[in-house]
Order: sequence, then structure tokens, then C-alpha cells
Amino acid sequence: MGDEDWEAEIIKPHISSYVPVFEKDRYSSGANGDTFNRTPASSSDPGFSNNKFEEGDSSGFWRESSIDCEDNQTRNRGFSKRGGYQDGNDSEALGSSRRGGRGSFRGCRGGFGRGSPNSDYEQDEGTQRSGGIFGSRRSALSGAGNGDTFQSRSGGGSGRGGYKGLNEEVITGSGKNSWKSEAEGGESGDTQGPKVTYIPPPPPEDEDSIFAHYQTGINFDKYDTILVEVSGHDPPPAILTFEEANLCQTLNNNIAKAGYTKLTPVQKYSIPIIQGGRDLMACAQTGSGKTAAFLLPILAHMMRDGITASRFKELQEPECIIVAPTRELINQIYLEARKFSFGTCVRAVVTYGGTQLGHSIRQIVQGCNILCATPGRLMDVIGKEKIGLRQVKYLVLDEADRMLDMGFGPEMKKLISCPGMPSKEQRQTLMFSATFPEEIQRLAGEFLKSNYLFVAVGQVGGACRDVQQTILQVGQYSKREKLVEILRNIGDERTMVFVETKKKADFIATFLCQEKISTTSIHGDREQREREQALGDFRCGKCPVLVATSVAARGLDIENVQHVINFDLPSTIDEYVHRIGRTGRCGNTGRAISFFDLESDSQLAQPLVKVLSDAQQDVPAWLEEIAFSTYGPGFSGNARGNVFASVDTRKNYHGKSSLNTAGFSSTQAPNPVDDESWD
Ligand SMILES: Nc1ncnc2c1ncn2[C@@H]1O[C@H](COP(=O)(O)OP(=O)(O)OP(=O)(O)O)[C@@H](O)[C@H]1O
Repeated sequence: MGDEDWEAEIIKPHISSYVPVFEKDRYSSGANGDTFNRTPASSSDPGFSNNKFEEGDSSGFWRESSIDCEDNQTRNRGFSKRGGYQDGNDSEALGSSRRGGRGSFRGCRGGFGRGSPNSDYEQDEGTQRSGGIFGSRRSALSGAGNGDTFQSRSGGGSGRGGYKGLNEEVITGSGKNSWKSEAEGGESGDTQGPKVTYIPPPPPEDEDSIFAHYQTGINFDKYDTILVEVSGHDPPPAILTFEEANLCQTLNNNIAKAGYTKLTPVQKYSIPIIQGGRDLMACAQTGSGKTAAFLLPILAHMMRDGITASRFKELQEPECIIVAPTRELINQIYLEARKFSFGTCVRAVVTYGGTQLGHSIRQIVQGCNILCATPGRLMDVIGKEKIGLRQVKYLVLDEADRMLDMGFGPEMKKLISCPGMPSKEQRQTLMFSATFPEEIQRLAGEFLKSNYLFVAVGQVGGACRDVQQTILQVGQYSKREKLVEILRNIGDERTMVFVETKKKADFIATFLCQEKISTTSIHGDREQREREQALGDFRCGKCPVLVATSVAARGLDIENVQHVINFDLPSTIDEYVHRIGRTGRCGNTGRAISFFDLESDSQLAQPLVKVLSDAQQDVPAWLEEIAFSTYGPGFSGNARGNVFASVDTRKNYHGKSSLNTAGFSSTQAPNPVDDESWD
């Protein structure tokens, strides 16, 4: 993990054995947008094979293992034979149960992406990475005059190379996570591949957009009933209202404009702790307002103490650095920082991988008080001496357990030992997450003052109770059929579908498009522009289904996500908690459906039973049986005894080194290294 994209950005062009040709005429919308106007492909066209996706064909894509690194030729052959877009007739044969309403690619919205030719970020196309297997996507997918493109390019084509096979593992450079190698050999001169030139479109500047927000849900007031435990020496009392926080008028105005009238529990406890200058590790359920819990008191202090950054200094020395594990999440945090600092002299800047470094630097030198960054890019701008650390007063690790695990942990250690970085005694370090495995808590001690406070809102690592969880036993070869059935029942409600690998994300997205379910995808193999486009299309409802890998599991706050489907269950229970937390946010209700494959998911049965029962969900008898049979008589997953099954580790120092947040012995690394590109 921690596949620092700095290097991934300078990738070797790879040659694909399979380059399907997408032609706009084949998948163009009709005049009213609701006609799926397909011309059968010729049988010689490998991209539009007459063959259907077939389960159980060992030569087909479907049966491939989830391991991404394998013979390129074999995979591509398999996919081109099995996985190409079908022609109209075959598609009809396959899609017999298609719903009328949803058919035709859900009318205009369905299946057809936004036009790209006029997009702000087309300008650098010529210098982007060299295509990849679906390298012809840009021209071939360009829509007709209305600017539409066939959305499933997202699904079928991976920006950074789609089905790259072996090549995706052959990202050059020895120190993948080495800030030095990135800074030195990164965009500044390495000639191994095309440079990343993507400049994200600037966020809207108008006040309405800046303060746009969604409504809190019917269960928002129930937050007040959640038990909160604060541990550590001499914690300040919680506050009950925003007024008690004594924030300056501008901040209060911004809070009101953001639609916040009442504090969430994590805010009630964290704000006074941070205002009191204490270090903090806070664990609260997904979607319960952790971002504002750290931003507001930091901004309040910055306003009180005054800030020093001035414009157009080559070296900017921010007072606050916020790191998060994924690009989309850090961008979201930046937008929150920009919202709450609106009308103040505090300037927040964001920088993350997959975008042009020069652009980030230009933003930074215009003044930077709060730097929001993904870890690799942060080390780059430090290495390039654009960011100095001497003024850092606040270091925030969002999704802190992820930031400290084996993927990003080494990078975070480098960060705190960088020249100039104030020692932990001299800075305030704040960590937030919905999950906090105890072993990671122990690692965190290195970053925090010894008297840090630990806030646990409800069950540490517990699932949000506003999410109705259902576990279905579905075997590997029935998953697609079940998925389509569920999605057809769901209709147009926004749904995130999680799968285990990048390739599967593409494959499933392609498959759903083929089923005329408007879908896009996000994963670490897609170019950043495509990731952002996919997220944008999902957010605005243009594509109500987003197929994602774990890159989208944490932190993303998207309005109206009503359903999460775990097509593949993740390997850890914490990951499960984060994934399902994309719905049921801020007091709204949501649903999560997970496909449990007896052959591959048994190790998750026990922690799943625990998480379900702690969240007062129905536990299927078959799942309990598996949990018992896997773990024997000692298992008591249904016991609802201790609300704080996992707590501040300083309470349990002795002999409990392998517990995870669900309170069970961990059979695997907390966050296994995978092949995703995160930041
Ligand atoms: N006090 C509040 N009143 C109203 N809305 C709030 C309040 N606090 C936060 N929100 C909103 O709730 C949503 C979820 O907040 P946020 O993204 O900070 O959750 P989180 O706890 O960080 O979730 P995750 O664990 O998934 O990262 C956001 O849209 C945010 O603007």
C-alpha cells in the first residue's frame, strides 16, 4: 500500500495486446438521449465481441484470480473474448429482466458521460500518460456534438492503462514511498514516462457553492444518546453548544451558513480538548462530523494567534498540516477548510498526487496557512523546499489508523523527523478515525504527547447504527446476477458497489453498463482526471452507481448515497466499517448489503457478527454458525456486554497486542498492502 503516485505518475508507457476501439456512433445517445443506439460490431472487432460475459468459463476474465499481477497476454485474451461490449442482440438475450424505467441507460443520464472536449482539463491531454490498453478512449469515446461520451469508458477503460496486467506492477523507481526519490526524480526531470500535467479544475468560488450542504437526517438528534468516553489525564469538560466554543464572529457566521446548528458528540468533546492545547486521538462513527471537530478549533486558534504566511514567498511555512490517505478525501477536507475559513485571512491549500506539481507549487507560494496533502505529495513539496515545517503548530492525521499502518506509517515517521518539524512537545497532534486498532494506537504514541486524550464516541470501530446492514450468502459465480437484481430494485438511488481489485472494478462497471445500468468507477489505476470525473458524475446523480475499490472506502462524504453494496467483502472488518459508512451519514439512514462468499469470507464471519450485533442489526443464523465453527466455543460475538470493546490502549497495555477494533484476534495485518494507488 502507499503506492505513492508520484512515481506512478512517471510510468513507463506500456504496450497492450488488446486495444478495443470505442466508436461514438455505437454508443451514442439518441436525440432525446434515451435511445441506446448500438450498431453490432463486426466479429473481427475484439472490443465488441459477440460473446457474452460468461460465468464458469475458465478462459474468461471472470474466473481470474484477484491477483492483478499475471500474464498480460492471457488476461487480455480472456477479456477480449468474454468481456467486450456485446452487440445489441446478445445484450438483449442477457438482459431479459431489464426494467423498463431503467432501461435505455436510464434515459439521458444513463451511460453517457459528460462531454469532454470542452472540459477545462482537456488542455494537457497530449502530454498525459501514454494511453494504455484503452488508450484510444479520448478520441474514440468523444461524444457527438452534444459532448456526450460513453460513460462506460470509466468502467472499461482505465486511464492509467486499464487492464495493464504485469505492467502495472512495473512502476519504476526503487523508493516507492521515498520522498527524496520522488522529489528528485519525480516530475522535475525523470524521462521514463510522460509527465503528469493534470490540473484539477478550480472549485467554484461563489458563496452558495462553497456553503452547499446536505440536510442532517432524522437520526441526527439520536447522536446525543451515544455514549462517549474520554480517557487520559484531566480532560476539559465537553461543550454543549457552538456558543460555548467562543469562536470569533466570522467562524460563527460560516458555521451558520454551513447549516450547522448543533454539535455532534465528537465535536462536543474534541473542540474544547483541541482549544485546550491537548493532543487528541478521537474515534467516532463514520459520518458524524470529525472534520469540523478538528477544523473549527484549529481555525479559532489561528484567528486568535494571528498567522504569518505571506503571499509569494518561495518557502511557505504553514501553521497547520492535514494529511489523509486518498486524494479525493484530502480534497474534500480542503473544501471544508476553505468553507470554514471563508472571509478570514487564513488560506488553505491542497496538494495531492496525480496532479501537476507545478500547479500545486503555484498555489502554495500564493500563501499557505493550512496545507492539506496526501503523504507522498507532502514529502515532495517539502523536498522541493516549497514548504517549511518550522511554524507547524497543528499536525492532523485524518483516517489516522490508515495513516499509521504499514502503508503510510513509514512516510508519517519521515514527516515527523523532517528537518524543522517541531517535536511532539512543541506541536499539537490530532488523530481522527472511525476505527483504531489497538496495535495502531500503540504506534500512535510516537506521534503524540504522553498525556494525550482519547475520545471514544460509542464503540471504537463500531458501525454507524443508521446503516441497515444485510449479509447475503452469495457464491462467486452468482454475484453479478444478484447485483443486477438488487440494482434494478433500487432504481435510481445512489449506490456504491465495492469490489476487491481495480480490474474487477473496471469489469463490473463495464458489465453494469452493458446491463444498461448507468455506472462509473473509481480506483487507483484511473487517471486523476477520470477519478474526479467519476466522482463528479456520481455526486450529481448522472451515474447513480459507482463501482469502487477501497480507495473510496474512507471519508468520502457524498450526499444521498442510500446504498452500499459489498460485491466483495474486504479482508478486514475495519475496512467494512468504513465502506458501509459511505451511507447513513449525519443522521440520515442508509442500507448496506454484503455478499458473503463461503469460500473466501469465512475469516470475516466472527468480526462481522460482532459488528452487526453491536450495531443492533439482525445476525443471520448461518453467519453465526460459521463464526462459531471457525472460532470455536470461546466465541461470544453476540454478547453486547462492553460498549467499549476496544478502548484507549493505555488501559490495556499488557498482553493484548493482537486485538483489532472488533475485539478479536487479528489474523492479518490491519491494512494489508495492496496494489492500490491512493495518494
Ligand atoms: N454539527 C453538524 N451539523 C450539521 N452537519 C454536520 C455537523 N457536523 C458535520 N456535519 C456534516 O456531516 C457530514 C459528515 O461529516 P464528516 O465528513 O466530517 O464525517 P466523518 O465523521 O469525518 O466521517 P468519516 O468517518 O466517514 O470520515 C458532512 O456533510 C458535514 O458537513
